[in-house]
Amino acid sequence: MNQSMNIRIQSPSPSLLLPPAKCSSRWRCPCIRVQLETCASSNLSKMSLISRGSSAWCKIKPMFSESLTKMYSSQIEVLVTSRAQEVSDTPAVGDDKIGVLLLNLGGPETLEDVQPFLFNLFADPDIIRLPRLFRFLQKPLAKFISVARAPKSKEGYASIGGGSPLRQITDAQAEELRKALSEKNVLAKVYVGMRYWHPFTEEAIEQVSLLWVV
Ligand SMILES: C=CC1=C(C)c2cc3[nH]c(cc4nc(cc5[nH]c(cc1n2)c(C)c5CCC(=O)O)C(CCC(=O)O)=C4C)c(C)c3C=C
Ligand SMILES: [Fe+2]
Repeated sequence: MNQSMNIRIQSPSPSLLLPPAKCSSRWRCPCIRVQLETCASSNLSKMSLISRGSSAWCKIKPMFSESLTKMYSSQIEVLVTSRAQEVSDTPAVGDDKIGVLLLNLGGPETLEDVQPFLFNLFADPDIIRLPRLFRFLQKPLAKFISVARAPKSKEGYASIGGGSPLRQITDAQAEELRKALSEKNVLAKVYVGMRYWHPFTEEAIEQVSLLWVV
């Protein structure tokens, strides 16, 4: 079932936070069903959550496509490194709602997560690319490798405390970013989305979209 929802991300000073948009551009992520639009006229960035319920996780290249990376990194960079500019006492964003999404890959949090995590990893054609003719083998192969490798991987994770530290580290980064923004009078909510394990990018996008639900 398709769900359609429009989220408008508006920067406090659009010319500051968004890259100069020479012409309207549109970028669509095939996996998380997100569409980002920049409009030259209004300098607004629009993000649309086009549908939900996808089980196939996205290709890393489109996920970090040049346009998206530029769009997000320039927003974050300018906010965090705006030392050269005068920092005003008044909230920089007024009533606007700002959501920042940090993307990472994810890792198994418990030993039970190891095999399904490995399945997600190897089911991604950006990790194991089969010739087109053999694409139908992607999931069976992922299942086979993940089951075969899981015992050895579990030993490794057991030796570092029973799971990957990636989520904790990324959550800590998110909190530090939120604080850094808040010190600059930018009240933003910072979310974390992972490609291969919880919280999946799609879940995070749904969380971000709740910011706009009144
Ligand atoms: C042939 C095996 C593997 C290939 C190829 C591979 C490529 C690859 N992996 C990542 C990202 C991650 N891998 C992680 C864990 C992990 N990866 C493999 C194997 C291959 N990865 C295994 C067996 C494991 C489990 C741990 C282990 O047993 O060593 C993780 C999780 C890290 C964590 O913090 O837990 C990530 C992330 C990429 C991006 C990639 C190719 C581009
Ligand atoms: Fe790996």
